[in-house]
Amino acid sequence: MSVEEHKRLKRLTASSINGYEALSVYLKYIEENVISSLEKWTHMENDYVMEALEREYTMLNLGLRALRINIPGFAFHKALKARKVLVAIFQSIVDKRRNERKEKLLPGQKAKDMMDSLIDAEDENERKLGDDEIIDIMLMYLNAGHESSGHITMWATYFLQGHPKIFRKAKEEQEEILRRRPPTQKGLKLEEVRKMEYLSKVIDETMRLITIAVIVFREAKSDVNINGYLIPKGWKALVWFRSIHLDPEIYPNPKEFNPDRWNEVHKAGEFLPFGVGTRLCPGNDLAKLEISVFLHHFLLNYEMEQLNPKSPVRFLPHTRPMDNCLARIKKSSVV
Ligand code: HEM
Repeated sequence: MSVEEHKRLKRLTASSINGYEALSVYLKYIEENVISSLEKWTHMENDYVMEALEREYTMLNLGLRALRINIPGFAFHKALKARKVLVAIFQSIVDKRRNERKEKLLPGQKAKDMMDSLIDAEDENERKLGDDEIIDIMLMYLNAGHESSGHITMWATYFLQGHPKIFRKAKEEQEEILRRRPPTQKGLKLEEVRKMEYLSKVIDETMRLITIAVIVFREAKSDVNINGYLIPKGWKALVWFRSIHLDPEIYPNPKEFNPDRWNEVHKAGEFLPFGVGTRLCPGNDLAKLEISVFLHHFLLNYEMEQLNPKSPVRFLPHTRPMDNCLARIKKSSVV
């Protein structure tokens, strides 16, 4: 994809998941999903549709990092098959949306979410995106967005549960939000999420310690000199974020989970969980919103009991407990 095409698609898609209006639209869906999922988990109920989708994403993801061997049994082959299943699911969603819009959307009415923006988008020659292009973009967004936020949510829950003092402090902040809420208000407001200062530090600390996006790749467009090292034009460079996030000179005692280290402001370049530059993650605000909403409800009403608390952790391709953090979610015993 050309640089120009990347810029155009990013502009088009990023606006539908950024800013007050867009995030307010998503907040309602996120909260409904969080509440119903937490409730289901306490009864050990599963959402089979979501689980089936999750299986396909996982296959796709594993194949992205595998050798391109398209023979049955190999990860790449399984990923291609998973992609076909996902494309079929997404095609039915795009069809449904196009039909709904025919019936409901009045001429000139503003687009609502990313799919609407993609359906409406036109280039300078008035060419619209085809279904295959829309599906490609949706798949890319879901792939980029679901595992990263899911892992950080899981780790934040894990750290909170393992640090009772931090848990209590974070819970008090959430209780304060409820106390200040007008009795008639139903559900979270974006203003409330923005007041979750301590929770935001918990999330930043989780993202620092876990650094879910381990690396990004770049190419030097010209000779670059960094601290006396020359990266010649055309060389591929690999940015290893963990070396920044676990640098003891920037973060003393870097392996300690300590949200209070965020009481100090850090310099530019010292915290890059969402990358940097033109490729900066467009889902950064949405991701923090999703994680905050989950932790709000978790802290207020639930506890997590790991089934294998001593499970070893593996660090590649992502930091995760070897048992995938098998746990029981229970209603909290102390109210
Ligand atoms: C905690 C959650 C997340 C983390 C840590 C994360 C991190 C990152 C990082 C490091 C990059 C690469 C930036 C670079 O190359 O410099 C990236 C790219 C991207 N992320 Fe995220 N992300 C998260 C959630 C999301 C969400 C929720 C979405 C969308 C719904 C999303 C969509 C994307 C997309 C589309 C790109 C590619 C951007 C481009 O190439 O211009 N991410 N993300």
